[in-house]
Amino acid sequence: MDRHPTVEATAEDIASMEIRGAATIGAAAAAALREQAESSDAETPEAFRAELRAAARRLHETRPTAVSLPNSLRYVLRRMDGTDVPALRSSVVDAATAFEVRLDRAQSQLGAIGANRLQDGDVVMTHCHSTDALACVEAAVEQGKHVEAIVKETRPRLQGHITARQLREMGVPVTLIVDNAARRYLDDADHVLVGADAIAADGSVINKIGTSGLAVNARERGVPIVVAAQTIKLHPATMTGHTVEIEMRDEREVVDDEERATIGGIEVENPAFDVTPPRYVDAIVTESGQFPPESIVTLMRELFGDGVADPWLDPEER
Ligand SMILES: O=C(COP(=O)(O)O)[C@H](O)[C@H](O)COP(=O)(O)O
Repeated sequence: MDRHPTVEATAEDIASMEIRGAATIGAAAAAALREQAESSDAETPEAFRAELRAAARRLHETRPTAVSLPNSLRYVLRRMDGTDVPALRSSVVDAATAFEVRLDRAQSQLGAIGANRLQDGDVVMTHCHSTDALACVEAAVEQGKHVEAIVKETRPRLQGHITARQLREMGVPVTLIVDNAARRYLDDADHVLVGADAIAADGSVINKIGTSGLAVNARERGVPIVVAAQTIKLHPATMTGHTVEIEMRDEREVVDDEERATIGGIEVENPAFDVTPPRYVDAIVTESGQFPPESIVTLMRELFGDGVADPWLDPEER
């Protein structure tokens, strides 16, 4: 069998952002590998392993920035083990399921830790849509705290609308603002609370484009910047000096062809993420506790000390 249709559909949905947000992408990738394993008709262990690697490669090539994607693929493929196909299959199915359970558990642990930073009556300003960040608000609300939110709409894809909707479902009063209004409304905020697509070894935070500008403005206004990021957002390759690739997306997300033609010959750039230097971040909240950004490397060494091979590559390519 070639790639399972679910792998193809998941890859397309990640690329088009039907499936989006780092944690959600990681979970979907693990689920797609499980589907591939469950329906594989490979007759030899070698064929099975090759199939799983091919599926992982397809998923890996979709979006380059959220490290939860390679971390998810690595988690599952490293646990692929066995001398026959049934054993290999069940190792992949078990690993994918364990990964999803870990994700859920990590998010609720992180939420409880992040909620401790929020006081009754606090106002948070959000950017983009982060399930890890929202877990902190949800836990605070469940503790009986009244929390309000100022939600940046987040051009060009308007993920702020998803955040606003989910906060309303929690009963949180929401003020939706355009991105350009953020500085004006920072005076009304007690925290900036964002997620992350990747955290680098020096504590830099890679998140939705606009996060770094928001952080600089928040620092100038004296508003603390909290990043909610479970440990699958830690980027192991940055420990050895690699940088995180910033995804450039389709220019038509910024301006459609018709409008562009009326403007005349312009260049359009659409970076999806930016890098916030550690000096603008007050705390990174993970399921293992909260850390000043500069000390996140200690946690990274603990978790990824054994190296970061890419198990989706064929053995001769590694
Ligand atoms: O920047 C984004 C999403 O970008 P996009 O919409 O381009 O995928 C989110 O802040 C992080 O992925 C964290 O999300 P989570 O906390 O849910 O992992």
